[in-house]
Amino acid sequence: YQWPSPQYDALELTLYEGQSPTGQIPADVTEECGSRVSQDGPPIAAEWLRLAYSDMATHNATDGIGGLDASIFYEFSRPENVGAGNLDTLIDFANSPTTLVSRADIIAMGVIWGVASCGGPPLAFRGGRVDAFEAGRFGVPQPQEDLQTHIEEFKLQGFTQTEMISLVACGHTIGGVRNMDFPNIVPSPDGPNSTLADGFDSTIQKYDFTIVSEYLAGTTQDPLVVVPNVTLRSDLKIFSSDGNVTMKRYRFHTYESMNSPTSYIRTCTSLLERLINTVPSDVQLTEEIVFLPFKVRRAEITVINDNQLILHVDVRIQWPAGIVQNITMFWCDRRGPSANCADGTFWFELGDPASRDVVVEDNGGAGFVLQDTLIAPHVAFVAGIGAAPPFQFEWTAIAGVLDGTADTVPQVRMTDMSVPFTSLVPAPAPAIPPPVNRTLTMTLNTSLPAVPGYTFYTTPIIGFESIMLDFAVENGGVHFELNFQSVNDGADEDFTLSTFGKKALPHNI
Ligand code: HEM
Repeated sequence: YQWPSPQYDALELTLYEGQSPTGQIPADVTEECGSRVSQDGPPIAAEWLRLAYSDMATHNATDGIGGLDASIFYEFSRPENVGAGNLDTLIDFANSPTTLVSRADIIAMGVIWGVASCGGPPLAFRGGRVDAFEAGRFGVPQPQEDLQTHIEEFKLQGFTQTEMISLVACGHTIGGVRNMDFPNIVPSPDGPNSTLADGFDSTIQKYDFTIVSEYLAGTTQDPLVVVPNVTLRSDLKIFSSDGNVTMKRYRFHTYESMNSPTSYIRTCTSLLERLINTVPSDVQLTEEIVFLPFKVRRAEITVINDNQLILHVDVRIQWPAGIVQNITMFWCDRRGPSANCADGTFWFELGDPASRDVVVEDNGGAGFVLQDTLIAPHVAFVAGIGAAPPFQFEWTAIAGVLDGTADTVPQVRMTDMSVPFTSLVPAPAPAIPPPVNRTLTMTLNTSLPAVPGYTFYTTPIIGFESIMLDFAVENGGVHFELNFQSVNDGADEDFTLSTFGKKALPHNI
């Protein structure tokens, strides 16, 4: 890893901080394995896991088409995707994707956040999934199908019969079956359309081995095992399809073992990682995204107090609790003792400068280098637009160009990945628009206060919430970019065009 790695940086931020660069905080929704329905009801995490499986389940290992590609969002009206949890999941994730973190990546992260929030294992994450913007093939298993059909379906998804048994047990450990979705499996004493759910095991908010232990003990209440209509007992058909060998097996060294808490978790870790990594064969996933103990989250040359140019850097540092550390930042500019900039634009020393234990963070020796041709990305909120939904918003995007820059005025590429609220109405299923891409040429804006050495340009930006902006300018054939600027990340709060420049700098550590 070396900074800047825009895709890695964005995936890492979204995965580990649970917050997308557009200011959405999707991971919080599943905090403490919470439920939407009631305090001890089926958890939101279960809805996210089921949706991820249903999205992946249409993968065809023979021709490599389909997989975890977010096509599920266009497939809700199919009988194989019955489930109130699906639309709720779409709403949870609607405005979190960005140009560098796809809808399908968010679905995969949902499995990781959800499983972890219910006490399950940490799962490795790789990014780079590519979204489909239309429905794909059919193929999500349904309870009434016969065993042979299930075996064929899982084989197409890339799983053997043994793996099918384990994967179903790895899914049906949180959540359950709802009356409103499957009244033929879960009848409700309260009448039709009840949110009442029967859990797969007695610990529906815990990602644990209980699904297996209760099945083997004969005490299970899993509706897909005990429903009176034997045709609908898909879990029973699957779990017992090899004479219960897989469910009973305990072999410490294999990933097929299910019959102990630790071997269950080990098997499920491996299978759930395969689930989220089952993507169309032409999609290349990134390396594993690991947490960065030292991260430059944002670095920019920008403007404060109308006319002062500053270098603004946000860093995130991990260090053991209770230990006091100093961080010293060094930087160079066009003047002063470090004017040659041989060590990069900025770098850091961590630790107690008085002692010898100083760690230098200099981007692996390269220094953190910032160009100063195109600077000061600001996005100023202007107003909400429209009297009725879907509401849009207007912002003004601002960038400064170094005087003497030869060729063109800057341009902004705007990508809006939002799912407007009105498109979520399921009639018969939500119609989610594909991302909006627009390239806007900025115009000279002399009404902004002068900042010596720079000329400023602006352009209006109109859209919904999940907007990312990529600024670019050419100078003598060289291309300069300021990428992945959000209109909505909270960084420019309280900033309007009339008070050009950020007012206060967060500098507390
Ligand atoms: C033959 C294969 C499968 C069948 C027939 C099946 C069927 C079902 C059914 C009927 C429900 C109830 C949904 C509702 O009431 O809204 C359900 C829920 C669920 N399924 Fe499966 N499933 C299968 C495989 C899997 C797999 C492989 C996973 C994940 C690894 C999984 C994860 C879940 C989860 C987490 C829920 C709970 C959802 C909630 O509580 O909101 N399922 N499944």
